[in-house]
Amino acid sequence: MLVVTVLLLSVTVVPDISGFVALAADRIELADQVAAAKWGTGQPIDDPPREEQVLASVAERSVRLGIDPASATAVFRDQIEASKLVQRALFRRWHADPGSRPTHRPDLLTEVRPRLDRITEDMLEALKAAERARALPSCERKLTWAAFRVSARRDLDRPHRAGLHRALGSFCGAQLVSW
Ligand SMILES: O=C(O)C(=O)C[C@]1(C(=O)O)C=C[C@@H](O)C=C1
Repeated sequence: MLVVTVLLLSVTVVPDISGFVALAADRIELADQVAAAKWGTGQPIDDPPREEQVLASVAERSVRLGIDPASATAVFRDQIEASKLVQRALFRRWHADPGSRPTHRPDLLTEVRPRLDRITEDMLEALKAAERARALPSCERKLTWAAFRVSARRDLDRPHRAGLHRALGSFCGAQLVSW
């Protein structure tokens, strides 16, 4: 019975929703590289001018793609807050446990932000593809299931699961059920 239920649930996961969730998880995992780039440099986790730049570019691209810029901007505010949540958790971990600290410092400007920018482009395409699914009453259930599956498949730890949860907060325009 459980197997049948799981199979049925997996076929009802709209690919557009799971595609977006996979990209949100990619962004969450990339927060490790963002944090490693900043760790030990004195550069703060919060960078308000960069946030404004990301959101302005999202608004502009949304108009070009024909998706609602206000809704897309809200979704990306969530991505940024989620990234900061994970970065703060990692900084706390690295402070407490020197053995867990990163051994390599990637370059934020030339390595990490270009990767974030590529994910942003893909996420906007995924948002467009998911436009209809986002408006359906089934959105939250499918989103929750897709998030649960990606967390399990990638074996995300607590801070990254919390980050993913935060990242999906306004995808359906309502609160996501905890999993
Ligand atoms: O680019 C950075 O410095 C990041 O930390 C990433 C990011 C984002 O998620 O886009 C998150 C927090 C900062 O305030 C700015 C941007």
